[in-house]
Amino acid sequence: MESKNNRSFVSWTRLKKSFYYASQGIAYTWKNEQNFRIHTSAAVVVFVAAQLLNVSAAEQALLAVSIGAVLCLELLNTSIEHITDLIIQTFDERAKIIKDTAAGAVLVFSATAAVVGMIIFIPRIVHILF
Ligand SMILES: Nc1ncnc2c1ncn2[C@@H]1O[C@H](COP(=O)(O)OP(=O)(O)OP(=O)(O)O)[C@@H](O)[C@H]1O
Repeated sequence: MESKNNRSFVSWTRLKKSFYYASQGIAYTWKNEQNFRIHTSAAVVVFVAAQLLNVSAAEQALLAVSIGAVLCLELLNTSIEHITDLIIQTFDERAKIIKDTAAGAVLVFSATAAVVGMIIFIPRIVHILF
């Protein structure tokens, strides 16, 4: 087997493999986690709304970072759920704490992203309506 020290600086085969494995993790989460599907769909709606409402490039960048962070947290939460189930197969208060706090992290950042979205979109919507 190739030693890690002998590897070239950039191996396209390894790079392709790492993209493939990462996309499998994303596809698994999409198939199995309703919240991930909801957040991804919300991201598409936000992106389209940003184009229609002439949201500035800087604000779109802020929205992209907020949405990207929520989706990353969803993926990490899925990973934590699986690690927990692998290690703890019985009902255990510690498993509950691990899963609930990981879910709490997703919730806190989702709320933060929603606030960012409201700050950006509400004035524009109000301007159109009144
Ligand atoms: N082994 C366990 N011991 C104690 N409580 C657990 C255990 N596994 C899950 N729980 C509790 O049940 C809740 C739901 O757990 P579950 O693994 O079904 O995750 P979930 O939030 O339903 O995930 P999903 O998003 O996949 O539906 C957890 O947040 C936790 O409070």
